[in-house]
Amino acid sequence: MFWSQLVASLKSDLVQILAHFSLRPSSLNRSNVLSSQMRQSKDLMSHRAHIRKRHNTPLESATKSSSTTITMASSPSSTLLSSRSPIKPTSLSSLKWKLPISLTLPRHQRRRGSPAFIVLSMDAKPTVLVAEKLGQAGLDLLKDFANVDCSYNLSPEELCTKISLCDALIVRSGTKVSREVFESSGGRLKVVGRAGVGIDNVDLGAATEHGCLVVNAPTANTVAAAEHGIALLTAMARNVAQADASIKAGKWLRNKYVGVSLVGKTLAVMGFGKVGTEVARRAKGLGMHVIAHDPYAPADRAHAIGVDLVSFDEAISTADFLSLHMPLTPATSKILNDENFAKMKKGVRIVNVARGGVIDEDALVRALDAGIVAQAALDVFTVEPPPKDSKLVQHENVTVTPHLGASTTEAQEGVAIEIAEAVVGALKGELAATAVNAPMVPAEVLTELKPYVTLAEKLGRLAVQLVAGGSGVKSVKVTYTSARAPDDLDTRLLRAMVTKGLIEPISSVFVNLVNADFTAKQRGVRISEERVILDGSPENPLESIQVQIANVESKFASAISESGEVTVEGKVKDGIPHLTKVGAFEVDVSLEGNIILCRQVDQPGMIGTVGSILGEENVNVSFMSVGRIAPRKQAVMAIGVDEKPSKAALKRIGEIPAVEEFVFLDL
Ligand SMILES: NC(=O)C1=CN([C@@H]2O[C@H](COP(=O)(O)OP(=O)(O)OC[C@H]3O[C@@H](n4cnc5c(N)ncnc54)[C@H](O)[C@@H]3O)[C@@H](O)[C@H]2O)C=CC1
Ligand SMILES: O=C(O)C(=O)COP(=O)(O)O
Repeated sequence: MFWSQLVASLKSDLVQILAHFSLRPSSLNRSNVLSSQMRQSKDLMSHRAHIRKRHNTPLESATKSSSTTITMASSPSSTLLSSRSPIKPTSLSSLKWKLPISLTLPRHQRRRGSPAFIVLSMDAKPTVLVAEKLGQAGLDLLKDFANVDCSYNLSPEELCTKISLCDALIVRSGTKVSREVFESSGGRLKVVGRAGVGIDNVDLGAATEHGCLVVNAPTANTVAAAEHGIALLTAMARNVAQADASIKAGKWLRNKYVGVSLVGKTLAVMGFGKVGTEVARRAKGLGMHVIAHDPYAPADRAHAIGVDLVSFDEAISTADFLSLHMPLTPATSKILNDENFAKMKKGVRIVNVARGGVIDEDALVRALDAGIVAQAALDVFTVEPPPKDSKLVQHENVTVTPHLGASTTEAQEGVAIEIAEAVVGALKGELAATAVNAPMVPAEVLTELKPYVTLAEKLGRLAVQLVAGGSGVKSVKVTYTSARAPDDLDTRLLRAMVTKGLIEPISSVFVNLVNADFTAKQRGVRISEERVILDGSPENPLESIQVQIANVESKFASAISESGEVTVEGKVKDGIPHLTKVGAFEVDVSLEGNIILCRQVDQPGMIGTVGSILGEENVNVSFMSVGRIAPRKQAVMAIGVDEKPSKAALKRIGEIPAVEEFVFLDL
């Protein structure tokens, strides 16, 4: 669609663009489709590699002139235009497009003679499928950025059909986002937003395997859920629902509906997280004695509001009231079962605004019939909606609401905004603060780590390219040298990027922060991490990153360190990642463009000899650095080149008598 629009409607714009950059096309062809992930990547060299890898089709040259080869690849919302000869970085603001096109020149193109790429992005928005009702404020936010398709009550089959046309999906608790959904998306689905807390309806394993980020809205409905818990607690204790129904049925049963008091009773809050804490606070206000059970909650947080954290058995055996606020996980599934009901005080009352699945519902019916449980008030059920003839729902001592915990006007507006912001951010490629299946990296940490993230990926790419074919990468060690305390340095993002660098050049998998660990594990690559703590100022997060691949042969023997691993090390200097060590050799070359590593006998004239071969081939050298063991002994020369030298040029370098080995590395 974009392609035909571009070529048909935008010919004059395109001509303007090309003329602006001194490119002279005669015709243009569609060459391939970019995925939206690729669109987000700034590294257009890897864009091209991805197109080739993922679609298994070489990019076609659209047109050739004596000086220029222009290639185009398009996606629904962007087109990549590349040229083998330099594009002059002139002011783009002077150009006026007829259609809403934005144009980006990658940063590295500002350097003289870089390979030329332009990304044309048309105002084609990503598509967000909103599968359950979402507050208007959230929809408005989404519409500013994306095409929003609100389709409620889709069957699983309809969802699977629609999903292949969507970049993001937003659900509440009523939609199962199963493995089939991810499989049906054909790789297009990048984000699932859960407009609420519980993510038990999303197959997180499948999301991770498909590199799809899952975000939730963890804070906006906390108070609503807590208030609903308290509403159920008080309504249950005073038989409000039953009494209401009886009056409406024409009865006046003042003796039947005598309730119980809350003041002075013990309430056990099971799950002392956000909702549990708010319930505890409110219950204290009602004069209840509140205890809590939560294996992961800090005792001081509980003490601060006058709550004692106790064991599971103590909680269930001493409570007059139990209020459930833990997530549904394999560990909490049916945690209230026959065995545990038997440990409870006779006449206990239970509130559940967590998830139906944390209670064995058949066991609860038995406990109600036996009088162990006097009453239950339930907002959530194992199957929602529960069957009409459910014994539990129909039980006269049970009060029910149809999963209303988060359903206040205020909470729904808040949740809608929270999830819309998270989804838009994720679609823009920002790291999400509420990611459920990827490391959460706060924005300020991310800004600080940015150049190290690039360094980590490039070191991974370099290291794997130094491995001789057939060696099989299985064991990788990443060493971070830093003056920061380990708690101050979150390396998950860096590890993910090393993994990306290691795996992408040798596979067709697209690796991102979400699926990096999974992908490494699946491919049998063990990545271990080590910290070396330096004395000194922790102003910079890291001094250096080293990547070592063990038990492999190298195609560049000098890359093997004394301890036998392929080793590369790098630093960030003035915000730019540098390669600083290869094997035992110190070098210093900025990690941009490509690198030739050359081992030679240290002697005068080497730099000039190699430099002139590259010059004759019109290959621009960006950086050169020589690391040597001792004068006139072996040395490793690292040469940064903007273009890939031809085979003939590389052969000529190899034939220089003093050169013992060399390798070309694509960054
Ligand atoms: N009915 C409704 O509409 C709503 C229901 N919820 C449910 O409430 C749950 C809690 O929500 P939040 O408090 O916001 O989540 P949260 O993550 O802040 O709190 C959950 C707490 O449960 C604890 N926990 C985990 N395993 C446990 C176990 N085995 N035993 C006891 N505690 C355990 C965790 O340590 C955590 O402190 C959600 O997972 C969701 O399922 C949340 C909002 C609305
Ligand atoms: O946030 C939660 O976990 C909830 O259970 C609320 O679910 P809902 O968004 O109302 O379907």
